[in-house]
Amino acid sequence: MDQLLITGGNRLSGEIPIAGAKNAALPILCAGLLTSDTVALSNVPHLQDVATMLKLLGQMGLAIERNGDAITLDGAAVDKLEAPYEMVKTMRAAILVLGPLVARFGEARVSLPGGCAIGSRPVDQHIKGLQAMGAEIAIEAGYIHAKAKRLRGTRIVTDMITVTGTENLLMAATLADGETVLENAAREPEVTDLANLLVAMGAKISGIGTDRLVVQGVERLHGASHTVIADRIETGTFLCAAAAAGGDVMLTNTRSDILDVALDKLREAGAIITSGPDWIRLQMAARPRAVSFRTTEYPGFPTDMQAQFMALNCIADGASHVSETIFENRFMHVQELNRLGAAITIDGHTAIVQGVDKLVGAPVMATDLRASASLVIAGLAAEGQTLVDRIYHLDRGYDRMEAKLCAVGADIQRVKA
Ligand SMILES: CC(=O)N[C@H]1[C@@H](OP(=O)(O)OP(=O)(O)OC[C@H]2O[C@@H](n3ccc(=O)[nH]c3=O)[C@H](O)[C@@H]2O)O[C@H](CO)[C@@H](O)[C@@H]1O
Ligand SMILES: C=C(OP(=O)(O)O)C(=O)O
Repeated sequence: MDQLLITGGNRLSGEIPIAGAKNAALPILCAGLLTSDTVALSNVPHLQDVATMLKLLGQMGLAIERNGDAITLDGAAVDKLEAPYEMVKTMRAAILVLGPLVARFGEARVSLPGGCAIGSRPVDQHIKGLQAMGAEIAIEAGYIHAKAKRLRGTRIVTDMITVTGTENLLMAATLADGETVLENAAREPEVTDLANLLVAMGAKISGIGTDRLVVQGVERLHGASHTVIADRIETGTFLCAAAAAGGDVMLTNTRSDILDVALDKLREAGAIITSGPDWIRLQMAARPRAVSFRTTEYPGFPTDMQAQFMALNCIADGASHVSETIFENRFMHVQELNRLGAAITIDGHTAIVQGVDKLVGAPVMATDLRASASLVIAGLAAEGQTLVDRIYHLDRGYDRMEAKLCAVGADIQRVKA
């Protein structure tokens, strides 16, 4: 099993190219199931989750051609309408095949994802929405069986804002009979990116970017070309790394307008941030100041950046309060950060971080994707060596993170356990 051996203390300086967004690429790949034509994608990141999704879609009969960051999908021969447990357990986003399969083929058999390290993460809203559209759904032996001759448009109000729930129902609604209104829809940029591809495929969607999506179902969707949006979480992660380690980095092929709150927090922490249409530069010369925040849905502070900012707060001047409102158990990194000398206590959904003068390297274990990223950031700022175990979590969502960091001066080696 791969591990990362980080020797801390180096400042970061130079350019880091940002990849396409994992959380946009995954639903967008599933949209390939909605048509028998060709969907041509560019800026698709090289991630373990993307490889898992391509394997699953390939098993279903989707023809896939990959050439670097470009992927072409052809849905003419899709005939296996199933996502088995072996796939879904390694990548929850596999649930995103449910909506497209029922909408185009009238049937799907998808394993229930179950819980994961950050929370119980049910998919009841995906099911509730499809049922409201007329699908008959049975849960048997851990699988969701969904059937519908043709989905029909209706008004759906989800109990809470759900990102993949909105994406699943949006994809389903494109081929439904009549009008579907999705109230309380997620406004994440990745939902917007998916919606833009669907429109390019012939879907009729209004309200894109708002919490009320209105879809007029069409008989069929056609092929289209699309470039996946930049990964705002990868962007934010590297900005936190440079803010924690100190330095001057230029992130390219990214956008600042989808990361406003996180950029404001970095400024509050003392970073100088400038940006252009496709780049963000961060300069950090002093010890960071502690910043408090509360995670919320977009455009609020992203839960997927909580752990990385927590790492920054560990070495900051002052104390901070970090409240997690999206997932009930997203503090698994706290005990590991404390192993490096951080002073964090947890009170319910809030972590109280007392900044310390320095962290000292130690062996630590990654528990989920962003927890892994926070341990890398802490390791870069720590004195001595930090060995991060179980980095398969990291590889799910970052494309060669250690290579990108080494290119700007970090000392990180990928080693075998
Ligand atoms: C592949 C992808 O895009 N993953 C992102 C997506 O996950 P994901 O789409 O799984 O997260 P959701 O937005 O659905 O979850 C938000 C909250 O709603 C709850 N919930 C959700 C659906 C449901 O049917 N029932 C229910 O109770 C969840 O348990 C959670 O507490 O959004 C999360 C919140 O921004 C991000 O952290 C993930 O990186
Ligand atoms: C929680 C995340 O992803 P997923 O929903 O795929 O588990 C994430 O990207 O931080």
